[in-house]
Amino acid sequence: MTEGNGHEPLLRAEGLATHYTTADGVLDRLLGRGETVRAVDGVDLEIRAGETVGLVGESGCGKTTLGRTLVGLREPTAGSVTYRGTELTVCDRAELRELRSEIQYVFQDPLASLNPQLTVAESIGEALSVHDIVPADRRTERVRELLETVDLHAHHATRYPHELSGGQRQRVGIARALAVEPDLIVCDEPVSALDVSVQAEILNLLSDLQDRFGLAYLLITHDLSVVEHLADRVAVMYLGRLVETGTTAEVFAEPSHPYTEALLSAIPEPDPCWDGDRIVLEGTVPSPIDIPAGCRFHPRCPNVIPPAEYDLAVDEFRAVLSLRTRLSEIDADAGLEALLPHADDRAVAVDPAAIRDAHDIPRRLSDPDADADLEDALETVAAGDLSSARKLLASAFETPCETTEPALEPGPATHPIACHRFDDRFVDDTDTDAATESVGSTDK
Ligand SMILES: Nc1ncnc2c1ncn2[C@@H]1O[C@H](COP(=O)(O)OP(=O)(O)OP(=O)(O)O)[C@@H](O)[C@H]1O
Repeated sequence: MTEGNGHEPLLRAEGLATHYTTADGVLDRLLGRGETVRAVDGVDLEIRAGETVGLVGESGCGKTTLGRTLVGLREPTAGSVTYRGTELTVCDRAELRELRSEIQYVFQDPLASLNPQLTVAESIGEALSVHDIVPADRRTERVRELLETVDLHAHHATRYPHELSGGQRQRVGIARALAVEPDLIVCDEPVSALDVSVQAEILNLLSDLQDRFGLAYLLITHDLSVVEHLADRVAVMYLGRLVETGTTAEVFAEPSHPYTEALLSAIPEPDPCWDGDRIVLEGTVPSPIDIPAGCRFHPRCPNVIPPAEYDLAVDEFRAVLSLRTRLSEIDADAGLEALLPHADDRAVAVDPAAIRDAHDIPRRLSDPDADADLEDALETVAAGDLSSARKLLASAFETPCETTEPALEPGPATHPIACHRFDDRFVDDTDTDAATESVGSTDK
């Protein structure tokens, strides 16, 4: 995310990757057992002083892992994090401790993040003493000031977390973060565990604190409407990578990546001016253990690019690709009925027509050559030879989106996106115009 006003960023991540292993214990790890979970898988991101960057994406896209890696709570597998010009990944412990006080983390669930054995004053006081922020004899006074700063009263100082409401606990979490006078706070779903009635209060508090102390925020959320109101810039994350970045105004006015478009279309109370349809994505985010080749989003993308050799509408190709995905998922022993998702369909024979109907594939594709290739594959399926059918479909219906991974580059609306639809190596000019029109049609 390097667009903007040219100031040196407060924090910069380059090529950042954080992988987990599913190996259970040291022995498994030594023996190389277990699989690699590529939760964050090559992220470039900048956060400047005093700004709010909204990090959005569905559950499981890697937002929390990225946030925790940026503040040093997790060690990156690759890449670097630079804070005010100092690379955190090569700092020694003492330097890290110092720098960490400048970057704080506010957790989603304040009850889980506060020590239940400590009173509010002890929790905040602990943060003050760990980083030696104020002399011991001034701590009580400083705790009281911090409580006032987050709109709590002095009498809250003696309470334990379980004696507070969710909103009050989150205020304590914020006071703890503020105690060390940070420049940047990573707020990880700061209001999603709270009642709707208190969400706005906490968001307003965050906004006031930013004005007062010049704080920068990385605001992690799955809620686009929060980002629309609070963020200066947005980074959209999908399966470990950023797929679109830009100012909030740019991204909301001209979402260019089909994933962003789908997320924006799902905002519960869209702007009255919104004239786009709701885009419902198929399935959920795939496992970061088995990341799809090429564009990671292609198995769910409503605008996936059809093979150049056919003249297919995107909806037709989308349906064929979904059948391909379904075929690759079903177990050979599951029986062909597994291809017919609705129980009602299962009364009929599993023939090519029934498979087409069950997957919303037209009885005849608009391109006769494509239709003949599909029919061959469907007859092979109906004959029970799933392995050959998979191969036939994979070779006849390969999309450029599965062969090459798109880079995050300026798109049609000039802010960066990672999508082949605007790359003339993958689509001809007429397709690009059509793609741009289709994106523009959901603009607000
Ligand atoms: N400690 C861990 N070990 C193995 N896998 C993990 C671990 N923590 C997270 N993951 C996996 O990494 C991926 C990214 O998780 P992460 O929590 O960063 O995503 P997220 O976008 O923040 O999702 P959510 O909003 O649900 O928290 C997920 O598939 C998750 O299951």
